[in-house]
Amino acid sequence: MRERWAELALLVRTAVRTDPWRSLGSLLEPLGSLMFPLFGWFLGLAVDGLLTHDGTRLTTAVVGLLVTIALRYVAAYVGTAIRTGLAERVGFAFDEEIARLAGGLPGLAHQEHAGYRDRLELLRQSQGALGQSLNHVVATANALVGALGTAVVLVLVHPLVLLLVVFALPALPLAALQQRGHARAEETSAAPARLARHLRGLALDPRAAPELRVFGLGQEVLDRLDRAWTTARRPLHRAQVVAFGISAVRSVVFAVGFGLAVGFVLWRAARGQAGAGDVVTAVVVCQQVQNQVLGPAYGLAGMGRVLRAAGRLRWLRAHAAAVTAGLGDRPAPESLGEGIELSEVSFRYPGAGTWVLRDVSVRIPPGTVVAVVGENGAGKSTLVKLLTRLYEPTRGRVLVAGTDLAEVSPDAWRRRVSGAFQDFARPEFRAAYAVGLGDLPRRDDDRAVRAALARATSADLFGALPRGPATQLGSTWPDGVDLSTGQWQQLALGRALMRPDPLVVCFDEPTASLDAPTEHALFERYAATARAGRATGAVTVLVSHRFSTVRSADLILVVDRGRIAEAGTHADLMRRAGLYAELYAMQARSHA
Ligand SMILES: Nc1ncnc2c1ncn2[C@@H]1O[C@H](COP(=O)(O)OP(=O)(O)OP(=O)(O)O)[C@@H](O)[C@H]1O
Repeated sequence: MRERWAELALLVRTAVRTDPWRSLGSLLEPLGSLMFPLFGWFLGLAVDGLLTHDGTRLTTAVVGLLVTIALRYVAAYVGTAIRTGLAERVGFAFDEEIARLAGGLPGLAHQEHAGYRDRLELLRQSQGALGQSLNHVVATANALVGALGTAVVLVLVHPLVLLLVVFALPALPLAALQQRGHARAEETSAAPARLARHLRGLALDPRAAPELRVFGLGQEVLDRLDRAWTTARRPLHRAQVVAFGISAVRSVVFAVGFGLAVGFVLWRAARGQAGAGDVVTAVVVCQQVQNQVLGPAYGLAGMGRVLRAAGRLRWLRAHAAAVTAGLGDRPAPESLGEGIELSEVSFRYPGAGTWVLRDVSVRIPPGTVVAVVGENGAGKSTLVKLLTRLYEPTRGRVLVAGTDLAEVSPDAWRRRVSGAFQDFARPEFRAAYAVGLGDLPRRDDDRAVRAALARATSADLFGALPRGPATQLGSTWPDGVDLSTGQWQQLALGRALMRPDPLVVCFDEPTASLDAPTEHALFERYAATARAGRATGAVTVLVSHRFSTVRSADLILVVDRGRIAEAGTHADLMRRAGLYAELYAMQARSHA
């Protein structure tokens, strides 16, 4: 229960913070709800006034009726307009917070947890519900205020009529039952719904289209999509059927109570103990009992959904706080000093059982160009992810200039790291901006952008685009053009070379779309400037399967099933005649 109050407080606080005046204005609607029972009461008074020819009563009743009608409509229209505007603003505030929290988490480790993804998926789905949260809060307040007014009027007719409430009360636990069933169904269907969304994305993804066609996978994906949707919908459908049954029981029970209440007042009127006005008031107001006692139940059911969504937002807040809590806050070193040292580093992906890196210990002197080689799945990219701090080592330490990287703020470290990766982004902006993103403070600096592209040996890329650096990328935009994979890759390399003073620059096979001589030329040139010019002792890490590129590195690390099997220069490793020499010879033979 305390949780529910905390969730409600979160909604109200967010609304008041977002727009205090509209929040105040949204109280108009509950005030309007009070007019329902008052209307019934004045109607009864009017009937009595008519039958007894009592002019004062009749006049009071008519004025009362006019005032309640006017107030009800003014409160409803003005209040609704205020509330709708507020709900929209609150929705934006929640959407922004969710995007900021989810997007701002450092590293990628949290994304490996299926639980995180499922909850985030539910949160994403309930973003609309959070936006509408105010509607539910106000609707519940309306119903509660209306119910209170109704109770007062019923007591005025006869206190026993209030017993009608007893027939409406089962609505409360029944609504809670419906709510729980729906919540359970939502949780059960989260994983298959996520799978279905993934499959739908795959079916529509232009990048997957060639493989889907070549392998004839279209129908297979559609079949799986169909199965996933069916699995996701089944628990929700079942919950709906149960909810329908529960609603039917609720209505029948209330109908019995309604008949008894009105019958009781009629019986009293027949015996001269009540007036005709009481009968009219009872009929009108007893109908409202159905709305206004069931109203809070429905309101609470709706609130339950909203509060669950608010609960998920609280979870995301707590999760973000927990993820960032243990992270260091020291600034990144100015220069690499004695270089980078991996000390007995072992790593396994969150939730996975197998060690991907095991007891890796290696020292990388400052200013070094390091090449990482090894077979597919050996752990090369994982090594890069630890250096760029997309993940934290499971055991062991990464020391930069003698400082444990875990103590450095991830943001501060990332500002001094740059890289281009196998899976590079394809940001659909203007071409120059897509490169400038690599160093946000200089994103619009044309000279810096061109210099970065030149370092990526792609100085002529803009010349090949219809509007040069101003070309809009992405064919779905007006005047937008699509690029070849190689051109996207050139932009990614340009981005990687934007930062003026990185401490680590990682290239994780970002040149797979370039031919071997171009890749070789690119890294020769880049490595020469990296070695010559950097006062910071920056380290360049290059993952490549091409030995023609790798051989000129200062240090070659050969990764084999998660361990550093060999380390040294090309000459050292060839002399050693171990794994490197074997892989090198194999590649040389295949190119011969
Ligand atoms: N996000 C992940 N979650 C779980 N396991 C992963 C994840 N990413 C990689 N792995 C596993 O870690 C191992 C090492 O992967 P890694 O990408 O580091 O290899 P690699 O040497 O770079 O391979 P390649 O040359 O094919 O790119 C592989 O067995 C892979 O299946």
